[in-house]
Amino acid sequence: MSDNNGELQPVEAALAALLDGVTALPGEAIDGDAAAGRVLARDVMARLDVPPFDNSAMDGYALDHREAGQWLPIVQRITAGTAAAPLSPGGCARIFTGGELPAGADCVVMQERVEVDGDRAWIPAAIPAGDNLRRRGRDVAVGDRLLAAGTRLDAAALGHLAGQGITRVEVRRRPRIALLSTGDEIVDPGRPLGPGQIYNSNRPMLRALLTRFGAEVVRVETVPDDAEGTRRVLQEAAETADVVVTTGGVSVGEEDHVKAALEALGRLDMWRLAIRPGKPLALGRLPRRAADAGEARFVGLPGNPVSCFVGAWLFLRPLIGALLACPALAALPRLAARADFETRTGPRQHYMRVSLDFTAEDIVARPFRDQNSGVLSSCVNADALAVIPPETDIAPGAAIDCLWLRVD
Ligand SMILES: Nc1nc2c(c(=O)[nH]1)N[C@H]1C(S)=C(S)[C@@H](COP(=O)(O)OP(=O)(O)OC[C@H]3O[C@@H](n4cnc5c(N)ncnc54)[C@H](O)[C@@H]3O)O[C@H]1N2
Ligand code: MOO
Repeated sequence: MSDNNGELQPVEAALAALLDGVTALPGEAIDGDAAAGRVLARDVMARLDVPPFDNSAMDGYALDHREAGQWLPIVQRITAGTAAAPLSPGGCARIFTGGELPAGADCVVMQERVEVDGDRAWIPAAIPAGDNLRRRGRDVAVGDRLLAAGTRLDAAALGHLAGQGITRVEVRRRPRIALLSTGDEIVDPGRPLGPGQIYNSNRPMLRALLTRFGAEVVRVETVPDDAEGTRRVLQEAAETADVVVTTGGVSVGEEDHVKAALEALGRLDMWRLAIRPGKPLALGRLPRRAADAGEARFVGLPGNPVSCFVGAWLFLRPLIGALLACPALAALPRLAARADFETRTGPRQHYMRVSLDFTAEDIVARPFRDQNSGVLSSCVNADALAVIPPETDIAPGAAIDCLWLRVD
């Protein structure tokens, strides 16, 4: 296949055009229980010390370390969840993990090191002050920034919120996506296939990716292969969606109506990128009908399933990241690997689907055997996209740059 058909735009310029002027979506208050995967709209400040009091890290005996090295009377028993009384001088307290350290004690000796005889305990000598304690505020102190705006709420962050007794959080509204499939040959799974038809594999794949990136698919539709129908569906989708995503119909065929519809209704910012797969990818904007209602962003993915997969990672994920003001979604983590293959690129930057072997010495990238943009097998369980710049020869063993796909 020839790429000799005019100037192709580099991926960086396309991404800059797509993100230009994107502002963060408004915040909304939701229950902490429902906040997994959502992105904080503002900083959360700590209102409690965690832990809220000095407590024991072990089951054992609490004492003043200066009293160590002798038999001490056991004068108190402190379980987790009860208040500790001040320690009588010269005594020690039986204490359990999480139990509040009594005033007058400054260390805990674990029970394995203590000999007990009735109501007294032998404490070994030379116990340092502070031993086996968890000091108040060690994890979080009142006034600390507990979690920063833009944090995606993972398991530990949800635990952190609950540790403060917080039940409501302000998160960004999820980006609303309209996912439109073009192509008369496309049939929804569950229906019989006619001659020349194929099932719609892009829709469930993209829906899963978009959900994983933190967006919400609010509309799915199959667009007929005609100019008028394409315009109507695109305009309707733009009224409710933040981002309108289409698949197929952006190339140069006579039945490819998406680009023309975009140009008629709004603005085409970029078309024809120096990437493989995904060359005919189209980026733009679709103004809403009402004068002050703003515009939806438009991402037209080529129909080939691998072009959709790669395009979603390269463009939809950062766009969603910008709408959520979430830095972790803005760029994929990169890692350096060693190619176990050879290849030569043309004018387009190649995004090869690879699995990665983490050996003791380095990371080895193994490409799926068939890198054609129609071969979706190449994406199943891909660990990374190996980025091979344009006009580059790669020999086995060469250092290559990979985009890591095993991210939230
Ligand atoms: N003369 C040229 N032909 C093509 C060029 C070119 O430069 N000159 N570019 C090729 C490249 S590269 C790509 S990528 C494709 C993209 O074309 P479209 O975006 O217009 O996509 P379609 O033609 O509608 O579909 C391409 C392919 O993908 C299948 N498809 C479409 N939708 C789905 C779906 N939802 N699920 C599964 N498969 C889907 C469709 O049946 C086609 O086989 O254009 C090349 N042609
Ligand atoms: O640009 Mo296309 O290589 O078939 O996705």
